[in-house]
Amino acid sequence: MAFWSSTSVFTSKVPRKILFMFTLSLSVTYLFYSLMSCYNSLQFPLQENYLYHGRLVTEETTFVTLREKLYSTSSQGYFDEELDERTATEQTTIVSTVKNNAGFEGRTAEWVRAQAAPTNSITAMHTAAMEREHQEFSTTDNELRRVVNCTSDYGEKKLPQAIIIGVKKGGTRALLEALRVHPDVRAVGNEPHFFDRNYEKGLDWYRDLMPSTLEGQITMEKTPSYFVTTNAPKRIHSMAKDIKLIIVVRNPVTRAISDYTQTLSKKPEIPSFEVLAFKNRTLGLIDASWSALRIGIYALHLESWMQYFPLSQMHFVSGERLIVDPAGEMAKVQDFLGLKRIVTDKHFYFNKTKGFPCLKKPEDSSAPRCLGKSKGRTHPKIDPDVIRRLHKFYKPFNMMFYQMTGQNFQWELEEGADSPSSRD
Ligand SMILES: Nc1ncnc2c1ncn2[C@@H]1O[C@H](COP(=O)(O)OS(=O)(=O)O)[C@@H](OP(=O)(O)O)[C@H]1O
Repeated sequence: MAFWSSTSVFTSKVPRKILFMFTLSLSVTYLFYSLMSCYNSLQFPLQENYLYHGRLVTEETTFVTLREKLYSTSSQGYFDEELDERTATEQTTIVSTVKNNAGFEGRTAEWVRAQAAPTNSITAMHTAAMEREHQEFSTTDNELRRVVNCTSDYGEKKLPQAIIIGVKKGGTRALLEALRVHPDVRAVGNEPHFFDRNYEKGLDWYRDLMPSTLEGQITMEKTPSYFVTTNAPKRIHSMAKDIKLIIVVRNPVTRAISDYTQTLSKKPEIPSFEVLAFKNRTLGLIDASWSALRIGIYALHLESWMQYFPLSQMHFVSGERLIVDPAGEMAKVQDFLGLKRIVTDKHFYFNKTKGFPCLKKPEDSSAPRCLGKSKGRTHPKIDPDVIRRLHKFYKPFNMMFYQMTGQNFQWELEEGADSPSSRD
């Protein structure tokens, strides 16, 4: 009663107009907060519903945005470049490859066989270093699952229809990241190493690593060590005869130095490139059994693939052109994969600090991004005489490779030039 009576005293004393304004402002404030809380509680479910039902939306732009959102979480860890840096466990030996290559340049093969003779202590030391590196940078099941678990459940997991099989240090990461910008490409970020290290785990394990795809999307992966793995062609063929294979190749001399630079960054105590490259430097005997050099004998490795796959199922990307003209190389790759040419020069810009082309808008981000610091490393300066000898060593193999692929990569023109390998 007292309250009501005091209220009536209050109302009688305060002008009606002010009271009205006061009540109105209170109502407006109340209305505003009600709407805000309602909006906040609706906002998340609205987006969820939108994403969920989004597949029915036909507008191209909306669908692309939607797909980006759907998969935006699936790429965590992709740029953890350290996970990608692992040494190939090439099971190939030159001798066994040469044995299988009945018709292939007997003379040069013999020569390589002679080069690939017994290991000396340096090679053994190097092998041990490589082995350690292998262990440190192997993708563990947990790492792979961490990436895959982030993958959305939309669509269906499929075995890859296209694989980037090589070559190590060729530019495989740059290619995969550019391809992943394409809305019809979905790729696993880490290297699964299924056909070389994890084959016994079975195809279901492999499929489970893949991201889910919607109809019309291509599933891809990249593991550069497949190119030099003896069993890989047969194993991949038994999985899918019609698979498309992409090989990024680079001047084998520069590739070898890049490979060495990577090992050196982990194991600064390893001998110099010049020491590892020779069995006997005075005699000029090159150690072709050193994996950094062996990987670059592309013609020998390609032979094994050609026993299982026609050339029409293989596409060779020039690692050099991928740097100077990424859009040009991407156009050819998209054609090969039967994709619309969506990744074009609009997607790249040249980053002066990095010294490489970078993506304006990578798959999992709207911000421009370059590859990590382990891509595009500064190479140590190598004795020009050693570089010259290596060019000479690779020349016949390169010629053979050009013949086999029907493409001239013009690595001989780089001979004597100030190749990127000598930048410092
Ligand atoms: N856009 C862009 N950004 C950075 N780096 C680029 C790019 N395009 C090609 N490259 C070259 O890729 C080389 C690394 O090759 P890979 O990705 O195949 O290496 S790995 O085998 O996966 O470790 C890497 O070799 P290094 O320069 O020796 O580090 C680069 O020369």
